[in-house]
Amino acid sequence: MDILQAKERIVDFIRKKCEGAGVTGSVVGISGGVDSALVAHLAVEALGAENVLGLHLPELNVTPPEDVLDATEVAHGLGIEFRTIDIGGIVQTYLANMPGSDPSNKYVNGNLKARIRMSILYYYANLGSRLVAGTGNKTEILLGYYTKYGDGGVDLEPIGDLYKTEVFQMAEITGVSGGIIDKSPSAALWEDQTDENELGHSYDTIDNILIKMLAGEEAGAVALECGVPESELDKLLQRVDSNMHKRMLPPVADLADIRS
Ligand SMILES: Nc1ncnc2c1ncn2[C@@H]1O[C@H](COP(=O)(O)OP(=O)(O)OC[C@H]2O[C@@H]([n+]3cccc(C(=O)O)c3)[C@H](O)[C@@H]2O)[C@@H](O)[C@H]1O
Ligand SMILES: Nc1ncnc2c1ncn2[C@@H]1O[C@H](COP(=O)(O)OP(=O)(O)OP(=O)(O)O)[C@@H](O)[C@H]1O
Ligand SMILES: [Mg+2]
Repeated sequence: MDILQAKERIVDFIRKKCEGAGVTGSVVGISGGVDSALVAHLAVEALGAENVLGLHLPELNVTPPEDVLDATEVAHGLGIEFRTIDIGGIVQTYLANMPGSDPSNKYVNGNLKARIRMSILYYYANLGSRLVAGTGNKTEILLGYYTKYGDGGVDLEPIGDLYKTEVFQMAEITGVSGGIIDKSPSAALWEDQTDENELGHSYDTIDNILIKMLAGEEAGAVALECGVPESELDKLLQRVDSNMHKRMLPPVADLADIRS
């Protein structure tokens, strides 16, 4: 992959999608991680700093303090309009008003937080006639490693065809700070969560596996080449399969044959 050429293609994509939708602006959730930092940079190149709104949506006591600093630095470095909104009170209000909710279930509450963030991004998209720029990369999209209608609920996915390892490469040539590039990728939905712990492998290994499998290589050979047991490779492929529903529109019950 020629990363420079890919970058030009993505910048052009963002500009054209906004033009096509008749809007000048975009809103990006800036977490302090590398995916959103890269998308914010690319959106500024495409639309101009004055047309990008960055929202940092931390949850007090869960979001690492360095993420708040990093997100703020991204926005200030780019000179974009920026707001920080603590979602802690909103999460608590949801839990307090949902009978049977379980404040100790980090998985369910993590997905709720991702969907709260999505609804805030859309609030500001509606308010200012902007598109919500997603930050999903090809690795996450293939694995379904995102919350359906949470961080997956967006208007466009500029870096959706870049593997995570390519995201790092593009971030380096785009001016994303080294501190952000060097951090362990994390959804930060609960304390000490990291992507690589949850997925069970490094992104280097995962991308290597996905690239070889998509190229049609045989599973046994891929497992050997990537140094993982075949059972682990099966688990990753199982993720790809079982999350297929996230990559499609909801199925519609077909009534065509009974309509007169
Ligand atoms: N076959 C099927 N057809 C249609 N819909 C189906 C379905 N199977 C499940 N579903 C629906 O999907 C739901 C499960 O999907 P979902 O709610 O997304 O939840 P799920 O995929 O179980 O969890 C999200 C995963 O993404 C990770 N994540 C989330 C957010 C951000 C990041 C990050 O990297 O920043 C990572 C998170 O840590 C967790 O591992 C089910 O409750 C059900 O409603
Ligand atoms: N605290 C937050 N404030 C604003 N947006 C957030 C926050 N947490 C998550 N998001 C949104 O959800 C997206 C998905 O998170 P994800 O962790 O995959 O990406 P990232 O944080 O940008 O990069 P990394 O994978 O390196 O942590 C983010 O890119 C961002 O758009
Ligand atoms: Mg993150």
